[in-house]
Amino acid sequence: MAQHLKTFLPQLKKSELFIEDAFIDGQWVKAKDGKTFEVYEPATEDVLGRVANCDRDDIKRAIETADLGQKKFYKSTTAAQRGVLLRKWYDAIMENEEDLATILCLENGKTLLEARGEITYAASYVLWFSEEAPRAYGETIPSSTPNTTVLTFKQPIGTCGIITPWNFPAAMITRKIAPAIAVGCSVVVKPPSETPFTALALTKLAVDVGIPPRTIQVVPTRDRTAATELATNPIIKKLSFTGSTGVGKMLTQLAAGTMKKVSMELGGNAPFIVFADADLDLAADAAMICKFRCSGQTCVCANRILAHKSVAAEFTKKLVARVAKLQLGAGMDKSTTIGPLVNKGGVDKVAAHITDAVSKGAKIEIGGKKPAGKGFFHEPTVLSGVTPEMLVANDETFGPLAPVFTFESEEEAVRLANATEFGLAGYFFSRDVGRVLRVARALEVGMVGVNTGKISEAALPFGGVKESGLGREGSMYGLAEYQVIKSVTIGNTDL
Ligand SMILES: NC(=O)c1ccc[n+]([C@@H]2O[C@H](COP(=O)([O-])OP(=O)(O)OC[C@H]3O[C@@H](n4cnc5c(N)ncnc54)[C@H](O)[C@@H]3O)[C@@H](O)[C@H]2O)c1
Ligand SMILES: O=CCCC(=O)O
Repeated sequence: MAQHLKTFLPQLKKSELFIEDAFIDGQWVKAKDGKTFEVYEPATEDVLGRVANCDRDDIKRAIETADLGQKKFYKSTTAAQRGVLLRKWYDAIMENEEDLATILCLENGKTLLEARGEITYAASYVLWFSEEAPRAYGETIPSSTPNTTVLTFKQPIGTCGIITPWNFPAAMITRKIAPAIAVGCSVVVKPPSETPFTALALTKLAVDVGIPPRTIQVVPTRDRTAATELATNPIIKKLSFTGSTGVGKMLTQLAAGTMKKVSMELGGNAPFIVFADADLDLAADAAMICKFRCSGQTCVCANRILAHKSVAAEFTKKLVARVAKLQLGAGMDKSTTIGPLVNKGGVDKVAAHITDAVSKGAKIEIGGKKPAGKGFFHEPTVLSGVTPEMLVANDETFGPLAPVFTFESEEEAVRLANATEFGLAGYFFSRDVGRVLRVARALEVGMVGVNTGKISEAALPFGGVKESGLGREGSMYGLAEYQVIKSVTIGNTDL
């Protein structure tokens, strides 16, 4: 056994869930040319494993197999049967929660507690779509032509390409695969190269419970050019991507070449507004969840904290007191409450945002440093005196940095909040009902949290506006992303 696995495998109850192969045509396989890439543990920088590095031919084969699989799958299952398969997958995920959480914690860096939370969250999408599967109703529409009936059928769009990021190695996968399977599509998944093991383990559980192997293909790769096959291959009818706005735009352009339907869940720059009438303790507690979840590497994390000037000092003091209690360390360590970032690039970006802000007049209230030693750690940091000229105002930090801006009026708060090309999530704290409705309407985002920093759940239509993307995942709208509506006109019904 390779050296790198020795310390890791004994931590799992089912070591067979740790897989380094691709899954193509129902088989766990090496890449065609035998190449692999290394995956690192962010807390130690050690190699966790070496995964099949699929090339374009591997991905093409997976797409062709998935296409054959999709046609058979849709013909041979009812919606209710697909719901039952998903329910079995949900049960298997929950039965193996601890192993999945361990794999996720080691490869992503988030704390074991957060990793368990993510597995439960990921499973909730599978449960949700197991229940939505039999409810893909069509319609009967009154026709304007005499003796005519118009019907709609909701049919699977076909074979789907799925590309996901490393920050939620489980939930971003299940949020896409579950609705696709529910409606009778097949999927070819390119998991994130930083965190492929969770996706591979979830796939094993899916096929073990009876989801037909040809409906799910998983092609890990570090070759980004090869991965674009999922955006260009004409067999793929839908591309669902979660990741950065730059890559999302590039893939959307490629997908346009064959007019694929796309879902794009992209970057954010969430405002978190604390009005003068807010409950400041509630707002500070919520900011901790909203800002420091997954070490600040969440697309819906607060990126800019805007506090009314009359409460900014008091709110900042409360936030700093809470940040002071965070324990930075390896996710597997029980005392840790905030883990490392995923890689060195993530640490460097936080440091660059702090350096830039301080050079332009911001003050470090707590944190501010990269600890010495191994691991991609950065201290959780709060900055005060932050202004719109600083990098952090416009760029998603994606790390444990809470910059506090100030404002003087509701109008100014909304203007500052909307002064970004992103429009994913926004949060605000107020006890004034009129303001709650006004500001919720005025924020240019897809999701608003009012008096809460936690919005994510399977029932929520998840997605953004502006350059944060297209489409909605989860919720009653999630199935439609993987369906086409076919209208059927039946004429001469008096015959
Ligand atoms: N809106 C959402 O739901 C959501 C959720 C999670 C993360 N995100 C966003 O994702 C970003 C962080 O994730 P990331 O750094 O992994 O993003 P990323 O765009 O670099 O990577 C996302 C995925 O795309 C792949 N990829 C990267 N370049 C590619 C290329 N040229 N061709 C094909 N595939 C390519 C990556 O390997 C990965 O699997 C942040 O901006 C965050 O806000 C958005
Ligand atoms: O990072 C983005 C997704 C996180 C979530 O679903 O709350």
